[in-house]
Amino acid sequence: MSVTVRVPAKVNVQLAVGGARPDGYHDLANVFLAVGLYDEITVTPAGELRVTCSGPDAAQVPLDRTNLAARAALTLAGRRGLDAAVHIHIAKDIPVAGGMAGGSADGAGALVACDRLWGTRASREELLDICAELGSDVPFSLVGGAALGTGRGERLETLEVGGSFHWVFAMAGRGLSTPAVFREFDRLAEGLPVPGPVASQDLLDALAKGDAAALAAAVSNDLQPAALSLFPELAGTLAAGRSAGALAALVSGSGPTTAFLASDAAAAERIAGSLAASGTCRTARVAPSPAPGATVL
Ligand SMILES: C[C@@](CO)(OP(=O)(O)O)[C@H](O)COP(=O)(O)OP(=O)(O)OC[C@H]1O[C@@H](n2ccc(N)nc2=O)[C@H](O)[C@@H]1O
Ligand SMILES: Nc1ncnc2c1ncn2[C@@H]1O[C@H](COP(=O)(O)OP(=O)(O)O)[C@@H](O)[C@H]1O
Repeated sequence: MSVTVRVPAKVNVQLAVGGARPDGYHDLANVFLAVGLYDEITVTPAGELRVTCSGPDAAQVPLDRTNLAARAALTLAGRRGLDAAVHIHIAKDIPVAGGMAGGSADGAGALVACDRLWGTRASREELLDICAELGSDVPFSLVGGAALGTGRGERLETLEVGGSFHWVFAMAGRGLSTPAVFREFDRLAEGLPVPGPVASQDLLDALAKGDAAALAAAVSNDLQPAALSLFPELAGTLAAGRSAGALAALVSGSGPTTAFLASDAAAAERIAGSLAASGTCRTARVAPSPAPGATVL
């Protein structure tokens, strides 16, 4: 018997970053939107814990116990006194180290899959608690849709979304490390006042109305200058998407994936074609939003 769970990627339509905290994290106002690019995680009983991965970026995924999917299985098994003897297979379509929470998706997916396989019937609260232990982005991968994340991004408040938004994502030729981007944010902010992070009301209203033009006017990412500082070529990708007709162009989370908001599905296809032909990215993919969270198939 196997259990397969499908989990979406995310884009941060607002990422407001406060000053560094004593624990090394940053307080955020993090407006997550789940998008229709998915990893699928399959768990099957096995003699011992084993992780395999397929997909174009599979070679960059660690297959040892540092893999977030393995950590999720070990954490749930540890809480229940079980042996985490499962084969976890990750069919990976979310770019690795791309700022789209692919590892977090795999952690949330493996947790839900093991809970179903082992019949542990953890409550939603316990699942969210384990997710927060695994990483700041993991709770959102579980819930999907749209949510405001506060604290280090793990405390979620569900947001209303009044329509579909059409996105194009340009994948870069290499990844960026999330801690390195936060460190660069701190370096760039040195000596300057860093205001407390606050969600934009205009942005929340645009999401609730399903108004793409209003959303485009309100998107922001405080990590973007840091990502561009570490990966200057991304400026060329952003410019290529804007000149192809994107309503908004921004770095997704800590990057280096860049995100482009389109007026409709046909415009998204055109922008993806222009970006792919521009030579400024590895590939370009379209994805609708919002997308559902971790779902057992
Ligand atoms: C930036 C964001 C935006 O959604 O996503 P990505 O771009 O990585 O996908 C997240 O905040 C990433 O969340 P996640 O990838 O789960 O990070 P974690 O494992 O919790 O933390 C990794 C490291 O990032 C830094 N970090 C993370 C979250 C936060 N609020 N403040 C931080 O300073 C810390 O250096 C931490 O040690
Ligand atoms: N299941 C996983 N899939 C991808 N990366 C993982 C996974 N588990 C751990 N990692 C590690 O997490 C790092 C960040 O990966 P990822 O979650 O894809 O990016 P991001 O944090 O930018 O959204 C990777 O470089 C890799 O070393």
